[in-house]
Amino acid sequence: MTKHSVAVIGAGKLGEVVLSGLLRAGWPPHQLLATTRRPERAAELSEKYGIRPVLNLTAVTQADVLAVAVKPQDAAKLLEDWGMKVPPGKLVVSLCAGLPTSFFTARLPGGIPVVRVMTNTPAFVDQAMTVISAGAYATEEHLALTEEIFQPLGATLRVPESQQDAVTALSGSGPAYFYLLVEAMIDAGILLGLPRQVAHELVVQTAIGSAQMLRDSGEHPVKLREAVTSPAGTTIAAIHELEKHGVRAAFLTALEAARDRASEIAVQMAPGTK
Ligand SMILES: NC(=O)C1=CN([C@@H]2O[C@H](COP(=O)(O)OP(=O)(O)OC[C@H]3O[C@@H](n4cnc5c(N)ncnc54)[C@H](OP(=O)(O)O)[C@@H]3O)[C@@H](O)[C@H]2O)C=CC1
Ligand SMILES: O=C(O)[C@@H]1CCC=N1
Repeated sequence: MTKHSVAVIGAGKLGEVVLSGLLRAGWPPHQLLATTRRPERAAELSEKYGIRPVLNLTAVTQADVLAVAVKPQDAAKLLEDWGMKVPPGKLVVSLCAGLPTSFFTARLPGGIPVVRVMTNTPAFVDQAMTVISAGAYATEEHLALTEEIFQPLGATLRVPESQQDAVTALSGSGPAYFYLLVEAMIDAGILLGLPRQVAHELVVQTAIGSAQMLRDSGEHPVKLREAVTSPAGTTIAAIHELEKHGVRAAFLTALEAARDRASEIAVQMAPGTK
């Protein structure tokens, strides 16, 4: 087990996902710290996971890895409070969508390494997609340490930081698109007269089975879809409607919008640092 302690600074929805994953991976609770804004949130985390809620400055002093998981809009204020007090030897890991590592570097003492991470909520079931990029001063050692932290939560991948806004649009926000699809298919089941519970079970199991086939078969999705689509059959009748409604194009423009929103966050929060 690693000797490094990790503080999640801003342990909200995503921070909790990370903390719970590290605990499941066998990280000792005494090596995990969490900070929040509201004391009642800190108490909830402490009761649920037995981890130590601390003040931001205590986390910054005591932990080796500072994982920042506040909303991007809260990051500047947060760093104003303790950024320049980060002692040498710490690693700052940003989980914030949109914010470039330069946003952090500009608010930290010189030489503090920053790694940008985009993970996603399936970390709750150890199936996250975590994508890692080095910022200034981050060496192979820092990237490897970040991988060590996120590997138990699912898959990890390294990309250049310039790709992180696209990554955010694809895998960071990605679970929401799948949930929306599941929601819509369940509604369709209701429309077709199935009981809600039956529709729910059918769609969820179909989603799980399809995801597992995609991963385990290694086949291209087109090939898997073709195998379901019989000539003059039911599937092509549905696909015809989806294409008529521009679902494919809608995905392209939707993800472009998500990517653009990530870039916009950077401009709004960190003008001139992109
Ligand atoms: N949710 C997701 O699926 C994903 C989120 N992200 C990124 O993760 C980050 C967090 O998102 P999410 O978890 O959804 O947001 P939440 O609002 O759930 O969590 C943010 C947390 O930050 C805490 N906080 C804010 N200011 C401070 C402060 N000054 N000191 C200590 N704690 C503070 C809040 O505390 P309190 O609760 O007490 O107010 C809250 O718990 C964002 O930057 C987002 O872009 C990235 C990938 C996926
Ligand atoms: O919606 C958001 O901004 C965050 C980032 C990726 C997923 N959720």
